[in-house]
Amino acid sequence: MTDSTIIYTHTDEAPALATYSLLPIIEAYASKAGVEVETRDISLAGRIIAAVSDLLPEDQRAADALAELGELAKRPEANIIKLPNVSASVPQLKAAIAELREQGYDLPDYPEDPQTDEERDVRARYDKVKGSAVNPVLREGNSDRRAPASVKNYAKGHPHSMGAWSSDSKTDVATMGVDDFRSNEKSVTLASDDTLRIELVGDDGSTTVLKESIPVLAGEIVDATSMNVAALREFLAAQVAQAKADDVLFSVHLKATMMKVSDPIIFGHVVRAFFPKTFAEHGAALAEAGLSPNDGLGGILAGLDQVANGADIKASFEAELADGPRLAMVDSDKGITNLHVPSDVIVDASMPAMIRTSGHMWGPDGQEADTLAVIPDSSYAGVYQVVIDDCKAHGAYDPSTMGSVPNVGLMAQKAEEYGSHDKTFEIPTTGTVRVVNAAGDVLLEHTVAQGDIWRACQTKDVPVRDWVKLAVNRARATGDPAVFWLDETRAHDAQLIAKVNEYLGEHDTDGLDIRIMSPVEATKLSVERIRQGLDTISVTGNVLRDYNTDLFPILELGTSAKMLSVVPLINGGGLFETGAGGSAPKHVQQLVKENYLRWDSLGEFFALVPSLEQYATATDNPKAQVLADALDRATASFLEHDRSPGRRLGTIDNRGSHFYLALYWAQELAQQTDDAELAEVFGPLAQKLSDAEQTIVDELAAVQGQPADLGGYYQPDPEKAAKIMRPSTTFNEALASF
Ligand SMILES: NC(=O)C1=CN([C@@H]2O[C@H](COP(=O)(O)OP(=O)(O)OC[C@H]3O[C@@H](n4cnc5c(N)ncnc54)[C@H](OP(=O)(O)O)[C@@H]3O)[C@@H](O)[C@H]2O)C=CC1
Ligand SMILES: O=C(O)CCC(=O)C(=O)O
Ligand SMILES: [Mg+2]
Repeated sequence: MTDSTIIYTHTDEAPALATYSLLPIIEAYASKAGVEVETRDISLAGRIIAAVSDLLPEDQRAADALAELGELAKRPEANIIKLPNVSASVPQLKAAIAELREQGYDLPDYPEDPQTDEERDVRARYDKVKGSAVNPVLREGNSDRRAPASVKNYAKGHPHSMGAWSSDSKTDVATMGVDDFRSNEKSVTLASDDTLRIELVGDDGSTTVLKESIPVLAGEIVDATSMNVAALREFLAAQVAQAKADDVLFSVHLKATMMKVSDPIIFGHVVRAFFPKTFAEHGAALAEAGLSPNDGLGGILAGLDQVANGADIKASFEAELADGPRLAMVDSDKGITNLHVPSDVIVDASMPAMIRTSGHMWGPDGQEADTLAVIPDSSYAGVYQVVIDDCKAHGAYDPSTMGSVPNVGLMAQKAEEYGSHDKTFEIPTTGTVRVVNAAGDVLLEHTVAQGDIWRACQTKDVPVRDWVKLAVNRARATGDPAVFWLDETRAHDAQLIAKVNEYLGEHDTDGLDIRIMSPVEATKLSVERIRQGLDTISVTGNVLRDYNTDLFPILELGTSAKMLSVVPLINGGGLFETGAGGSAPKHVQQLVKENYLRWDSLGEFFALVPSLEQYATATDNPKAQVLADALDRATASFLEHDRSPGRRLGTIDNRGSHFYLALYWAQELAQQTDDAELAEVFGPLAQKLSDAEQTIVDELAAVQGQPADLGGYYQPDPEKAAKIMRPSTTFNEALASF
């Protein structure tokens, strides 16, 4: 590997499968231009193995590729293509460990209730792999996510179907508004470098240090807040009753992956609230058996066989299911509910999918229905309520005319605590949590009760300054209004607004329309402009970056897969994310069932263009630039000819779409006149692929319809996966002989 090598990440689920087909094409083409591409395994399975590598036999060990890339991301030569990866919930982590053990890896079990030092060590290592453990490490820059013009135009010309909205829809969002993270937030900006400590002073006089030492820098914003669990429980019980009274589906939308400490706890409270009698009667037995509602109903039901009166408990769950409101379903055929797995329904993707489908989710009867979408914390729930109200008032959006809401998101250096959560605690005893500096001054404090969820959060100054610059640049490049989604009545946002105002002063903003509005007002403005076909840049903090880059693309383009998602790294170099969505587990199920992969790799294509451009500049290699330019034009042809995978058997899938990209890319390289050598090399390949088009498409289509055995879910057998993902002998031979 040289300094400039392009690193293509090997991740999980659908994008990992797509990589088996796409990467050989990229490698073959890149090699002709002297472009080096290497992979690094940052999949969940790979990270688990790396985390306990020293405990494994020699031949099973693996280096920590994520740590390596984390270091690389801080260097100006970084050129990383980052595909979506699983941010694992506890059930996923356990499943991945079990699978690896079955494959012969000598891994320790996930210690449920660690007792010895050894178990505590293993648990700590596994917990580091849990949740959003990859993105915050690599995201050493802020985020620029938008629909490329070609994609937006394609969507306008080929509008995806949108479920109609009616003004009498009963769909709504329910949120707390009081006693939650938003309303309890306190925030300070540090005047100088310092070291903070978090301590809990119990009403019984005890002092527990929750976090010993947090180094902070001058200009850093530190917040703390808490969720009052008694209020949460009351709220949840009321929503269950409300959904029943209104005869709508009950659904909860959290981010148990990214908010890996707080949200599984909240999820557990939702499960308890839906089954109050069962937990009152059998809660102790379930806890005794290690069956936690935080891991979802699915895990509890699966574990009841091992519980003494398991059959009674199961009957109790069933009775309350029948008695309560209809529960929204993840898979009604298989009986998987919204409460089965904490990572099945993730708010960023689940809310827009609901809004795209008439405000409906799937009910137990397999039919769509209105739903009460419960989003307990009120920080951002209002955004969805505005969109829902707008759809009720004006009907569904029209993808053929609607404007766009691109995003400039603050995320560098784990801004706003994205994914780290080493400062979130479930409070063990009633008292006061204090954030104290080195001099002993109390900077922030909250009165808390046992079971409350308290969290602190950091936002460094350098990322904020860079984010403001990025926003101004995007506003200048597009001429569109740029709106900072910040609420002056919220503690953290008020601190951020002061900085935004200060740093805007560093730029020429003459003639630009830059505003600061609360998330609710910003949403109102953005959707009003959307209906007029106008674009509005959303400049947001980290959580809204996540939410908005699914919400608007899913409404505008039908999916967030087609987004350009660039992270200009603060120290130079680039992280090129592929699309704005996740790893699409449903797509893997479809592949296993019928050997059809509907994953769209447009995000990968879009990421590769700027990555090659950066390589060209960094290595002074004009051939890499030719490759990039040709790929850019090939992607336009790809869209024009509608070569994205269809949803169903019989159309081309991910593999067919890769063939067409290879064809168009080779044709563009053959036709270009900037580099005669490349034109000569790619001419015959373009001819060969073009001549064999029908044969290759037929060979690819021939495998559809049969089950496919990947030899593993979290770690497929590489040979099996490659075979499944590259079933066209003609295409493989064309690439091999090239
Ligand atoms: N950057 C990252 O690393 C991210 C990782 N994740 C992780 O991804 C996993 C799944 O998350 P989930 O909330 O279900 O969100 P996903 O975005 O993975 O999936 C939701 C739906 O989006 C559609 N979709 C997403 N990407 C594509 C694509 N490239 N081509 C076609 N359709 C696509 C699919 O819709 P349809 O079924 O209609 O085809 C899919 O079912 C989780 O483990 C989560 O932690 C999530 C977000 C970002
Ligand atoms: O890191 C994660 O867990 C999810 C990331 C995500 O959803 C996003 O970046 O849009
Ligand atoms: Mg997201």
